[in-house]
Amino acid sequence: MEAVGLVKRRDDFTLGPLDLRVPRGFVTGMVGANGAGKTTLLRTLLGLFRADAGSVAVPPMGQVGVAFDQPFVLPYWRVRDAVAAYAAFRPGWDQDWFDGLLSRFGLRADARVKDLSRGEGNKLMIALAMGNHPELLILDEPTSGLDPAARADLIDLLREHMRREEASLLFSTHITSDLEHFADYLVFIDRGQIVYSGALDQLIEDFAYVQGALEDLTTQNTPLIRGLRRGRASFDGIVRTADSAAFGPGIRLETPTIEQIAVHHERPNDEEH
Ligand SMILES: Nc1ncnc2c1ncn2[C@@H]1O[C@H](COP(=O)(O)OP(=O)(O)OP(=O)(O)O)[C@@H](O)[C@H]1O
Repeated sequence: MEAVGLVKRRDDFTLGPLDLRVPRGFVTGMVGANGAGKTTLLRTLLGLFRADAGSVAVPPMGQVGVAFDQPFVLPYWRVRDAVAAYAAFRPGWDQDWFDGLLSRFGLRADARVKDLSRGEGNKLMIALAMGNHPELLILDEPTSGLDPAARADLIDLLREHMRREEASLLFSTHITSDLEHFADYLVFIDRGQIVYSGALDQLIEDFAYVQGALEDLTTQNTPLIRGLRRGRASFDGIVRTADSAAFGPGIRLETPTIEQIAVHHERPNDEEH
């Protein structure tokens, strides 16, 4: 899937202009603060929102499985009715595989959609999205509302899905640990703009998490720290690996987690204390 020069305006909010490429056969994770534009981007890529500018190339819609956090099935339907209605429009629907997903997710076919918990509703949407082995799976916050065991099981399931064929996955998440050891590429959105798009390993190599004592901060190294937070005696933040040499031996530089990069990237430097 590829977007070029994409723009979507929603009242005061503008997404883009942005370019995005979702590589075939890989897992691409999307992160960004609340309101950064992740859902808007996913919906615009799918043509559910009309773009104000730019173009998008997507696989044929029958080959794209989509799950958003708002269930689109009617609340008073039973799960099995929702499935029957949905499957009719999905070329290559695999009922045995889908039934296996329902039982793996602990969902009953005779349950009413309105009686499902938020996590169960999410699982139903994901099972529907995966029911015809789509080439491209697009999931908006698939792990939100899932308990830790269910989250781990969903990631395992998505791994299995990815091992098959040339499947591709694009998903947004606030749970950055979902991405570690799972996503190949990362798209980082900040206020409607893509601020990083590339290999996850590269991002982690490009940045370091820095921690030290306040007296180690100098006028030279302070401007290099992003999301600087000063405590009573210590500070932390992230820096570009290329700038590591500016920090003395008393300062600890560590491989960052995605959470640390996201948190410090979005936080303005704390210059007050
Ligand atoms: N119906 C709407 N009309 C106008 N603006 C909207 C509408 N829905 C959302 N927005 C605005 O669009 C911006 C992006 O919202 P979006 O839902 O894409 O963010 P998000 O990154 O998915 O956030 P979250 O992580 O909270 O789900 C927000 O600033 C929001 O206020």
